[in-house]
Amino acid sequence: MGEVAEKESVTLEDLKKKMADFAKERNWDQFHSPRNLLLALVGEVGELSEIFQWKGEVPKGCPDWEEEEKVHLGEELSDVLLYLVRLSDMCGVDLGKAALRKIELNAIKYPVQASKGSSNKYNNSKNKNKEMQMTLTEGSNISTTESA
Ligand SMILES: Nc1ccn([C@H]2C[C@H](O)[C@@H](COP(=O)(O)OP(=O)(O)OP(=O)(O)O)O2)c(=O)n1
Repeated sequence: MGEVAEKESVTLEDLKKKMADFAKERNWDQFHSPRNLLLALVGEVGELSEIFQWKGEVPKGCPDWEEEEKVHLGEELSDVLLYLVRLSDMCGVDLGKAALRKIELNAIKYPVQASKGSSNKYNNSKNKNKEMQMTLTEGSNISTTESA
């Protein structure tokens, strides 16, 4: 186990560095192209889906699952995360920053007063009056206009 695995909290930056070291030590940078990583990521999403396949609805917390199954779930979730982190790195995207910005955008698209208790898509006709038309300007500036 490396020092990161023993830390209480792990950052995306830690995972990015770990994956970079892992690939470099094995001379695998040559295989970690954006397209290869995307395909690997999708494959792992498939493996994650297999765990849930045919189970029907699963209660939050997966209370009835065997410990072994939970460990397996953690492994597949990790594979997805690790390939996503590596893909972002190989595409020159700061995933943490991009995700924080996306959360801001989501909050603009789904204002609390219009969305509370409703899972309707933001452009659903029921929400038309409150629909936010978003204009993304260069960089991280976000401007919004509300339609009549
Ligand atoms: N070229 C590769 C191959 C593997 N990995 C890393 C990232 C994933 O976390 C994990 C994936 O390994 P496997 O392809 O062996 O897939 P699984 O761990 O899911 O094993 P299996 O396919 O036997 O279920 O290893 C990687 O970074 N680059």
